Parts: sequence; structure tokens; C-alpha cells
Amino acid sequence: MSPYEVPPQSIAGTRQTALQALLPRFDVTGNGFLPDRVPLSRLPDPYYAPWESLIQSLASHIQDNTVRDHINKLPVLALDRLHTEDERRRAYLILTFFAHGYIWGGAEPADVLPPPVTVPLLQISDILGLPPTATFASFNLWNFTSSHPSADFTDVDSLDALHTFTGTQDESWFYMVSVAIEAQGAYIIPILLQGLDTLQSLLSTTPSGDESSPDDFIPEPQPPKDPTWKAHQAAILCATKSLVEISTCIAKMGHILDKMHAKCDPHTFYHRIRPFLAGSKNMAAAGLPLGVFYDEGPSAEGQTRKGQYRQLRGGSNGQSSLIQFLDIILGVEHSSSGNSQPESDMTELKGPSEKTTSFHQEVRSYMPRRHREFLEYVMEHGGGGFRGVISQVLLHGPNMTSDGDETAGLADLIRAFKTATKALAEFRNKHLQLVTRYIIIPSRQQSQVAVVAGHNGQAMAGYGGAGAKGIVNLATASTSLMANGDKNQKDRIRHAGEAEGEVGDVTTVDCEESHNTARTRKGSSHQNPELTGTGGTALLPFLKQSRDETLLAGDLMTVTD
Ligand code: HEM
Repeated sequence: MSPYEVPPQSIAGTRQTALQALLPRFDVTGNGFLPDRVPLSRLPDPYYAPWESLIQSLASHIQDNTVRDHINKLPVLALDRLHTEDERRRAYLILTFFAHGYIWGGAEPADVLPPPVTVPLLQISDILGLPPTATFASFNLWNFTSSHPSADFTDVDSLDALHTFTGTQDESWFYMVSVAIEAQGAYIIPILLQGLDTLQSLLSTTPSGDESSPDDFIPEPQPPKDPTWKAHQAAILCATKSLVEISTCIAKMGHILDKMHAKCDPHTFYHRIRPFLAGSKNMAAAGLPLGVFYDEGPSAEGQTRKGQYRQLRGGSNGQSSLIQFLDIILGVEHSSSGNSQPESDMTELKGPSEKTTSFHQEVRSYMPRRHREFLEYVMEHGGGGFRGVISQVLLHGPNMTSDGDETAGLADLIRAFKTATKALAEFRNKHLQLVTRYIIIPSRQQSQVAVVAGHNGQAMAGYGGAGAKGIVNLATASTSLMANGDKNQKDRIRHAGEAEGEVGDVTTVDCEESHNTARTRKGSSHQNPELTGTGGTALLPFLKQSRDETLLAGDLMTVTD
């Protein structure tokens, strides 16, 4: 099916023109949030040869512990020879790989980034609307090549990462699984927009003639104009079909997720790859209490350095616009800030009387600007997603109860919606299992060794460097147990046991069961010390809450009553 092919017949007439105009406006391509063709693999202007030559040998310089020397020797290059969006994206990718290679590629993390990285990185990030750190865009969206004859990016076996920190197949595979998932989800985007729009039109009186305006794509709900019975039916059928299709699509995304194990070894991931994904936020245990100072060179007087400390999340699949799009279009709401250090994060994110920013909201600022704007647009015009619109149709839509066929149509719609939320929750369950295998289990094994060796939680940052010689094992640092200062080793062993218990819960939990417990889980505070994610999230409670909030969205009664 072509990416813009949509289910037949909108009640307000066909609005495909508007839809087709809408997506490119937000840089959503036939491959979804991936570019429409493979990203640039080299900057054409020879001026950038110093960058290109270093990025090609980044992994080996990290391996022999000389990466910082090489980066320090780079000239501070200007951006005025980057002429296209593809070139700007590649510059961002290169510079963020340099930044993370520099910070984490040594015996201790570097808390100062030098001007050859910071000066162009700050500029290019500003242009692209991204933070000056590695993101899902650097590692995934703009970091792949494909050998597929028809450039089908859903085929993970034919994808390869352009760049890695470790030079391992495991790291490439880790990135490429996400690329294939993004590609797999692409076709559903216009289908869902069309399905939702069609359903919304049951509530609206769109004047004819306005229909092709992109700004009118999803109009505000209006009093019903009582369209014909047939048109109602067609609208409901269209919305139902799009919801059935999303379940199929998410299942296919899940099959790709299942392939992670094929070529990415959990220990290689945990000990060698994950350290380089880490950010500078919540990294006190790793040796970055203030974050990283972005040194922009000497000040005008020449006595001090220009620049500032920055605390930024690490690159994470949690920054995928596709998954957030699915949440928004279905009407899933997330509230967890995912913070393991509430006080420090709260002062950064909120004023005295403001609500804490949720993880999902916060990481939108780690998405390319136009993708972020797309999500905001769908939120603004989407009427609360399918959950909100179905509830409105049930409450205020045209009277359909008089006809048996329409009642059955509505029942199908509701069933398809619930199945879709379950499919997304099931995807999150699979993801939880992955996190268990790739983070929880290796960290538990390591924490036990650390305790036996007499280390405390903080000192674990120096334990067991794997891979490159002399490199701090930052996987340990970035997954530091969030133990209180007075927690003793016994507590930590107990925690490791609890984590194991959580693992059992994760792998056996069933969506239905978890649905029933969703309300009780939601908002519950987890007092136990927890592992943190690459972005500094308290891992398991956060991921479970995200899953449970997905299931909760399927409960339409909370909207209608
Ligand atoms: C070995 C594979 C993976 C591991 C170890 C992993 C780990 C994590 C961690 C630690 C987080 C917490 C947030 C953070 O720290 O930034 C997270 C969040 C997330 N990850 Fe993954 N991840 C993996 C693969 C994937 C893939 C392939 C996807 C597909 C898009 C994905 C999607 C997400 C999403 C959407 C979140 C945000 C939480 C949510 O919305 O449920 N992850 N992941």
C-alpha cells in the first residue's frame, strides 16, 4: 500500500489533498519520520574533510584511547558551506558522535567539551531545533544505509549504521532495529489521520469548499449537521478500519523488536554500547555533578572562557516521534516525569507552582523541530485522539441508536479502539522484556560482583571496564542504583533481588491483568532504589507506568461518564 493510500470515503468528502499537503509540511515522508531516502554518508565539500576523516575512524580512536586528542586538534569549522538539509543533518550527526565519544571515551568522563565540537554543534542544533547532544535523530533517523534493491527500510537485514562508537555489529543492529520499526510504522500515519479526521467530521459542520485547506484538516468539533445515515456508516467504518490496521501495524513493529536478540548481545550492549548513549543529566554518580561545560573559546577579554554547563538527556528510543504519534492519535496520556532525582529535575523543569513536565513531553524537545511541531499539531487539532473523539461521538454525535446496523458499527469501532490500545501496550510489554534482558539482568549481575568486591554504589562507576582499555564502565555509572547515602551493601543486594522479582513480573504480566491494576499502579510512588535509563529515568516503574497508561486509554468510560 502506498504511504498516502487511505481508507475509502470520508463523510465530508475526500480530504486526501489536505492530508498530502500536511505531512511534507512537517517533514513526515513516505518513510514516516525517517528521510525519504538514505541519509547522506559524506559531506561533499572538502572543507569538512577533517570531520569526515575523524568520524570514519572514531571507533578505533575510542578503542586506543586517543579520541580526545584527535578531537582537540580539529579546527573550528564554520557551517556556511552546508547547503542542504541533508548536509546539515549529517553535520549534526558527526558533531554529536564527537561529543559523546569525547565525553565518555576515556578513563574518566570529560566534563568540558572543546570548541571544535561545541561551536559548530551549538549552531547546527539551533538550526535543526535539536539539543546539542546525541539524540534518536543522530543514532537512528539520520544514521543508516540500505542495501535493499527497492530501499525498503523495514528490512532490518539490509540496513547498516553509518557510524558507531564501538565498530561492532551489535551496535549497528541496535540502531537499525529502531530504523526498521520507524519504517514499518510509516504507512499507518496517514491512515490514522484520515480515520480520525473522518470520525471528527461526524461532529462537525465543515462548510464545503474549505475541505482542502491544511489548516482545516481536523476542525474543532461543531454541532452535528446530521448527515445521512449512509455517510455516518461510512465514517465509522473508515475509522474502524484505520484502528484495525494500527493493531496489525503495531504487531509488525513488535516482530521487528523481537529481532533485537538476533545480532545484539545484551552484555555487549550493556558494557560497551550503552555507556556512549548516556547524556549529561543526572550523571553525578558518573562524575558529572554539574553536567558538561560547553567551552566556546576565550571570552572577548581573553581571560575567561565563554560557555556554560549543560545537563541534557542521553540519546534514547524514547525520543521516537512515531511512538508518541501513536500515543497522541489514540489518546494515550503519560504523566510520569521518569525522574529518579525528583528535586534536582523539578527545579530545572518547573517553577514553584507548576506541574512537573512528563518524560514524554520533555523528550519532544529532543526531536527534530518539524516532527515536534507535527505532534503538537495533531495534539491541537486531534480532539484528544480516537479516545476523545469516540467519546464525543458517543455523547454528542448524531443519534445512531435507532438503527441496528449503526449500533453494530459503533460497537466494532469501540472494539477496534480497545484492541489498538492493547496492541500498543503489548508492544510496550515486549519493550519491557527487552529492557530486562539488556539492562536489568546485566546490571544485577554487575552489582552483585561489585558488592562481593567491596565497592559501594557510587564506586561502581569504576568497576569492570569492558571493551576499550582504561575506559570507565559507564553502563554502571548511568545505571547507578539510586541508593540513598545511608543505604548499605545489604540493601543493594536486596534491591538486586527485587529487580529480579520485577523481571518476573515483566515477563509474565498479561495485558488484561495489568489493565485491572492500571489505576492502582498509576501515581503510586516507588520507594525502592531504581535503575536509571539513559535519559536518567527511574527505569522499571516508569516503563510500566507508560504501558499501564496505554491500557488505561482503552477505558472509554473514564471520558464519557
Ligand atoms: C535493547 C534495546 C532497548 C533498550 C535496552 C531500551 C531501553 C530503554 C530505556 C532505558 C528507556 C527509558 C527512557 C530513557 O532512559 O531515555 C526506554 C524508553 C523507551 N524506549 Fe527503549 N530500549 C530499547 C529498544 C527500543 C526500541 C527498538 C524502541 C522502538 C521504538 C524503543 C522505544 C522506547 C520508547 C518509546 C521509550 C519511552 C517509554 C515509553 O513510551 O514506553 N526502545 N528504552
